[in-house]
Amino acid sequence: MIAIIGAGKMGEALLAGMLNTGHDPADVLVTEPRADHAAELRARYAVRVVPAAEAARQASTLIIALKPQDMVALLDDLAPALRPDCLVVSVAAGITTEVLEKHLNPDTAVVRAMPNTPALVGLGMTAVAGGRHARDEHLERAESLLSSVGEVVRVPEKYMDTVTALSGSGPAYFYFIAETMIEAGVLMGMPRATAEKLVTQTITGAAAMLRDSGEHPVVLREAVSSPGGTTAAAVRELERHGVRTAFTDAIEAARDRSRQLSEG
Ligand SMILES: NC(=O)C1=CN([C@@H]2O[C@H](COP(=O)(O)OP(=O)(O)OC[C@H]3O[C@@H](n4cnc5c(N)ncnc54)[C@H](OP(=O)(O)O)[C@@H]3O)[C@@H](O)[C@H]2O)C=CC1
Ligand SMILES: O=C(O)[C@@H]1CCC=N1
Repeated sequence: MIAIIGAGKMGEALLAGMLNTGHDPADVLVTEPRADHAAELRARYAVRVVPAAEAARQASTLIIALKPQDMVALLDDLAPALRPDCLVVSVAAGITTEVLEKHLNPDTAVVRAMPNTPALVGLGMTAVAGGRHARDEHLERAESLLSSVGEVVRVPEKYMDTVTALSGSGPAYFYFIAETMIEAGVLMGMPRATAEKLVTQTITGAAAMLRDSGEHPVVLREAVSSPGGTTAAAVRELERHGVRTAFTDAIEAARDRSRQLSEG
């Protein structure tokens, strides 16, 4: 039995992605304290919504998707009810396996995972790192579960804050670019629906080429930049405004915020 505690944006994306890719709703328990959202989850996914202690008693794999700030209180509550063989998978940004282990029973196998919301459409990217008691079989169980909603990589835990900054928060950066490009089209007088269509398909096509061509992004960008043309003029403006530095600083800020979250 798999249980998901916290069906907010990320927990629900994982739930929906897992069910879309063939998990049986009868094998999934969800914990959601808000009655209206619990009713929505039952209606939308045909899953059982149960209290956290009940989920802990039944689950062999427990996925926790609460805000980092709420994690410690929940772990303290859950620990007495957990099955001894339960694997705990936390997707909370910044919360280290050391903190997870400290608030669970001695010897509990924990895996720290950082997924992203494209899990909802089966195109997620998740990195996982095991705690002190996570054996290969535990990491494989977590990887197998999360690979149902996209790609999974195993990384040393020291990279998890950078993972969070790159792929965890990453979808938001692309939505930010999309939003900015759409507004630019509207500013220039284009109907909003046309601008949305052009930008959405361009991002989708560019992403597919980056994934499928095996080429470095610089090579792909050079192929778009005709000599003396429009793209070179645009990229010069991006460089003049320090967009590269802004992105690097933004990603560093996300990494640093992830580190801070483990400090409570
Ligand atoms: N959003 C993202 O793209 C990603 C998020 N994450 C991580 O996922 C976690 C959740 O983030 P996100 O989904 O964005 O946040 P949300 O606020 O959308 O989700 C948190 C959920 O937890 C529920 N909750 C709070 N307390 C309890 C409890 N005691 N028992 C059960 N459920 C509870 C909340 O319910 P209610 O609303 O009723 O309070 C809410 O549905 C965070 O730790 C974040 O770092 C990781 C990767 C990507
Ligand atoms: O913004 C956040 O803190 C979470 C973690 C990664 C994506 N969303």
